[in-house]
Amino acid sequence: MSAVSLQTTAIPIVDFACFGDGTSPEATEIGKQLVKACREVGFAYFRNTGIPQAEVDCMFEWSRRLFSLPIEAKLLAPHPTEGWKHRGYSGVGREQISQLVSKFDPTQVAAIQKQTPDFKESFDIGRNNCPRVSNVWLPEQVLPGFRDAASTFFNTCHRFEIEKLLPALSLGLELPGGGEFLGKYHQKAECQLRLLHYPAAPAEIFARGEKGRISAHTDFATGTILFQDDVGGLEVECPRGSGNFVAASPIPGTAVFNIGDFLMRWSNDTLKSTLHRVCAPPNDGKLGMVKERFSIPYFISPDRDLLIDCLPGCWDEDTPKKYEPVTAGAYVDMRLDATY
Ligand SMILES: O=C(O)CCC(=O)C(=O)O
Ligand SMILES: [Fe+2]
Repeated sequence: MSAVSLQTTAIPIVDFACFGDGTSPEATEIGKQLVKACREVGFAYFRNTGIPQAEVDCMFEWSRRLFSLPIEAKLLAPHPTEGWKHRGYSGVGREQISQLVSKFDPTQVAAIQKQTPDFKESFDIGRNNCPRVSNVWLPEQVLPGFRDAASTFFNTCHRFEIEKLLPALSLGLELPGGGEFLGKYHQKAECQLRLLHYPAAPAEIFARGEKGRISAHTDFATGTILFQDDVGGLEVECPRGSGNFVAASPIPGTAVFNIGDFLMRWSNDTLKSTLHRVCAPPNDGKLGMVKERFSIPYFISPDRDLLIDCLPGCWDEDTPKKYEPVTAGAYVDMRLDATY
């Protein structure tokens, strides 16, 4: 494992303050900055998204309350056994995200899942009234108000995705239709909001490699917006392919964004899906215990049934299409089944 540099400057900051309704030259400029970050690093910090900080803080507070419940209460909303139905509560060690080198074949997945378990618990939420997969909620009296708060936060993230993020990416990539191109493929909010809790633990079990927080992986779909608390531990491979990881340290008032494998494929590998991992935060070892950490990723997925071919402008005679068209559903299911 290479040394981790503490610099955060390798990950650019994109400021959405002047994005407005996406029609101004400033909005196009923001899109260009975003696409540059996604081509070069695959990660960016976002500032001034318009997502109220109070709403983010409130969601962290709900997360804290949820994970403090006794395990019997949390298990009243169990994650279904099917790997692709990402809803409800998963206990420590249940999921193992792995970066699989070649194909997603079951033998390889099983072998990797036997390795160091990810030391975390999670609660997954999707849009309400989804005909394909329903939310798995706790009985309302166990944590009154949680459903409403989580559903509202899901909708807030989706609004930012549709009104700013996807228009900015579309503008930056100069896709046909101005800022509207990518949004048309994300109308159904097939996304996933995940509350994550990494419990406190003795530093030595991390040092001995018995446990990890999240091992190095890439995300599957279009991209991820991640809210993190102030503990730290998220690291991003930079430069890509170097094996060197830099800390994506918490910057107050920002969210971290990264491109997923599906958008990398869709863009003919123009935008980069970059390895990242969560380690024990720096400096904590001295105290004997690694602090608990909370984070909230919002995973953006395209509408499942649309056939997706290489994005316009990402291929030509000199740079042919590398991949066959595929539906987002088929691609994402294959990846989700491999992690659970
Ligand atoms: O908790 C974090 O900071 C990162 C989580 C992550 O990478 C994931 O859930 O895919
Ligand atoms: Fe991730």
